[in-house]
Amino acid sequence: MILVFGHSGQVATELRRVGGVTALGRDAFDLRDPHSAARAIDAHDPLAVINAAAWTAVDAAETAESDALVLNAEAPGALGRACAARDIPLVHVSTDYVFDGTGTTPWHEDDAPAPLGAYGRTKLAGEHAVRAAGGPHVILRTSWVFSAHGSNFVRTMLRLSDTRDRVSVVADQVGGPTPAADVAGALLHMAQALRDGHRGGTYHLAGAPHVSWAGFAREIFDAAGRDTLIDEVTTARYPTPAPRPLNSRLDCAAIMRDFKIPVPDWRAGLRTVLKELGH
Ligand SMILES: NC(=O)C1=CN([C@@H]2O[C@H](COP(=O)(O)OP(=O)(O)OC[C@H]3O[C@@H](n4cnc5c(N)ncnc54)[C@H](OP(=O)(O)O)[C@@H]3O)[C@@H](O)[C@H]2O)C=CC1
Ligand SMILES: Cc1cn([C@H]2C[C@H](O)[C@@H](COP(=O)(O)OP(=O)(O)O[C@H]3O[C@@H](C)C(=O)[C@@H](O)[C@H]3O)O2)c(=O)[nH]c1=O
Repeated sequence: MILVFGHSGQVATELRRVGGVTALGRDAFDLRDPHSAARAIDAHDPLAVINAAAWTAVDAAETAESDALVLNAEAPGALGRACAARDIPLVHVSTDYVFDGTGTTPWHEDDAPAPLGAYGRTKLAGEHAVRAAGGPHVILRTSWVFSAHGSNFVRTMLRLSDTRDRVSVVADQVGGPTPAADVAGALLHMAQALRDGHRGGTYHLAGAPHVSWAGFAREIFDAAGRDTLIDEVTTARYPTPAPRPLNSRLDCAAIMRDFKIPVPDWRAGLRTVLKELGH
């Protein structure tokens, strides 16, 4: 059995759908309690652990960085040490927001991270903590995750289009929307590979083709049959508490090479999610 930290989040929900996992919600453990992870692992004696729990509120992290740090860095560190002490493989999820977004070429796993905001800083600290724990692990960086549940851009756009004729969306941030179901599939595959002796490491998985948030919104409205207009704006014209990277493209060659995990086409994933939402 694979033990999942997280239950109702986007990725945790898709992991539960695949099956073969025990997923723990915050009623069963508290990321803020450093002993909670070890207790849960000992209670379940899993073959591998997937950490799908995190602070994901990007703007709110700007004014609560120490709280986000506990969830995104200290907790994964404790989880990593608990797994390492028991020689249990850990698969942990990280983000494109560890990069500063300069340039236009996709980020390689070895490129130097330089987060722009608090969320990215805390997620990068989580990566360091998982590596420092010294156990068998994979860190999977993904981006722009969406699904039929939880908080994500697809659901936000559909909600806005319920009440508005037009929305302003940034057109100069470019990346890869990624269906949570594909993230879940990759996490499970990688957990099994670690069990089978794969040496692990840091990998990227993001949907293709690259698109801007405005382009993504266009596809969402087209696929959902909405005629909501999109005013394309620059990041400078759409101020948010947290700065976001302009270039969120992730190079996904390594995960294909080492795990045979293909890059998902997010447009197919979008159609599946919209169908699930009744569109
Ligand atoms: N969303 C995105 O666009 C992206 C996400 N990621 C990363 O992917 C991973 C999964 O993200 P996603 O599924 O979208 O996240 P969600 O925001 O959908 O879910 C967050 C999860 O964290 C859990 N959680 C939050 N606080 C606590 C706490 N105090 N104690 C225990 N559990 C807690 C929630 O628990 P509960 O189940 O009880 O509600 C929930 O399962 C995260 O590491 C995130 O950083 C990476 C790139 C993009
Ligand atoms: C709602 C909205 C957002 N935007 C912009 C703001 C931002 O630049 C971009 C995305 O906004 P959101 O707040 O929906 O998404 P955001 O929370 O930035 O999404 C991020 O979440 C974390 C967890 C990650 O790890 C990232 O990969 C990424 O998915 O779109 C608009 O231009 N118009 C709008 O109406």
